[in-house]
Amino acid sequence: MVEFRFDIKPLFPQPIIKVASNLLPHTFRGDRRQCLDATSKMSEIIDRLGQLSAISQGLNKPVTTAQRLRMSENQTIYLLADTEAGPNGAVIGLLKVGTKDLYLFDEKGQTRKMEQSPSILDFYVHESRQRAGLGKRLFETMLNEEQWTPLKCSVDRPSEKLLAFLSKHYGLVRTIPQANNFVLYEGFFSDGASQKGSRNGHAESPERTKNGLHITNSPNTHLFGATYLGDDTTKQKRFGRRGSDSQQQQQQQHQQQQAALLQQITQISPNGRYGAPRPTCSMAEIIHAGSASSGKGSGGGSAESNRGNEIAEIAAQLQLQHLQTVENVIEYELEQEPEPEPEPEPQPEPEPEEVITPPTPLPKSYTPTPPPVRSPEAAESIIGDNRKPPAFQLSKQHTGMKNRSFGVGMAVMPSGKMEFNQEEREDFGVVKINRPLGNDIASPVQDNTDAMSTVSSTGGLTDQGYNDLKFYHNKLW
Ligand SMILES: CC(=O)SCCNC(=O)CCNC(=O)[C@H](O)C(C)(C)COP(=O)(O)OP(=O)(O)OC[C@H]1O[C@@H](n2cnc3c(N)ncnc32)[C@H](O)[C@@H]1OP(=O)(O)O
Repeated sequence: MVEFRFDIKPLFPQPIIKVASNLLPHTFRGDRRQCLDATSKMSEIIDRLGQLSAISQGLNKPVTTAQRLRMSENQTIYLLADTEAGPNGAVIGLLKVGTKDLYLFDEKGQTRKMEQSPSILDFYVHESRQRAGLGKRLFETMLNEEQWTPLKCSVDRPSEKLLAFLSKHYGLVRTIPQANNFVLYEGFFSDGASQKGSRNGHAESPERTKNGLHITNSPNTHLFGATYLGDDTTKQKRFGRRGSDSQQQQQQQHQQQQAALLQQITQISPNGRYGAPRPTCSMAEIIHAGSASSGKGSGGGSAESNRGNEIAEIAAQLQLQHLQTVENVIEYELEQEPEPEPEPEPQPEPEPEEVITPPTPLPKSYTPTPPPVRSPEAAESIIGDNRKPPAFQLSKQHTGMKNRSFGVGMAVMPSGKMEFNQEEREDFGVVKINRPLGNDIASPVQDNTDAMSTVSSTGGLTDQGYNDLKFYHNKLW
């Protein structure tokens, strides 16, 4: 049983009360202050019961909250209490119902738009009181109040327990398969739906256009396109001239119209039982930039919009997979392909005595492109003994393999007067060049400069070339 810190009895003058969007019991009478107090307590009750219901059904988010009820226009919550339990009484059951505009398949598989169709949205009896007839009592009260019949109710993703409940108490067994998560039973579309189903609910005949196209904003339309139902005259014509050119033309015309009409289909934002609790796909959210989020958190919902959301998620996942594949291919190619020879670039001011020989291809050891990934051992061979190799395996993020720039590599082309040296540690990335010869440090071991700036002046070229120096010095590489 669900007990509260406050006395629930004033809120429950009778065991079952009805609460609408004003968050007050339908029996409530009081002044403004009492009204605020009652609203706050009722919110707490609804939130607690909604949470327990979600836990009981294995949902990661409650379908029923006070906030949702407050925002809804056509939802009602029935609450069952045991005012005798404990000092403050206890609330033991919740049933949320509402009317929804749904696109549903009938027994023949045709889509029907059901406006203001009665729906069972959330149903919960506390575990300690289940299978004692309380659920039936709550349900019956609701049917009476709403003037609904069980057969005309759609049920939003019913649990096994609820299916058993409906089977046992109302003989509802044979369902009509749907593309969404609502369950309906055979007889749902039978005559008199508008009278017997609900005060408001009524079945509409499938929408037709002049051309016999059955097109709705429905799940099967989203999935399979508009259905051509045809009309009698069209059928006669079609069967009379089977295989003729005019028939083909007619079909083409229909296809064009179908495509044009499909473009007019609008998506409704996702909400409802399936819209709310499901974990979101981050890619879908990024791609749709919040357009899908508009419906989140609202209590109502239509199933076809959820279908649209699922399709969007699948598309997003495919897109993500595609991007990953492309990235892998690029990575693979970078690793596999031989180092491209750099385009020779003119030296800005060549030294007279210096012999620069572009466009002759450069020796491999001078290739300004760093190796893709450097192992700590390789790094150790370049730096002195007192240097620590990078503590981690360098990834392309550090080596900048994706941003290779050959032109810049030429700037560190060795020449007779060019060397890299650094006597003391300077700011990261600062490299002194053209230091007069003979001023070099005797041993790299004595040098405390940053890792790669210690290449000795005696050539300084490791088998890795100067490139190592370059890209270790500048993180941007
Ligand atoms: C749209 C939705 O809300 S879907 C979610 C439905 N809610 C849940 O699954 C939450 C957990 N379940 C419950 O809260 C309750 O079991 C309810 C609301 C479904 C039914 O309330 P109860 O007070 O148990 O119903 P009541 O006592 O009137 O009827 C009992 C019948 O319900 C069905 N039922 C109830 N509990 C169970 C159960 N644990 N396992 C199988 N069937 C069950 C059975 O048909 C049972 O008849 P039986 O005992 O002869 O087998």
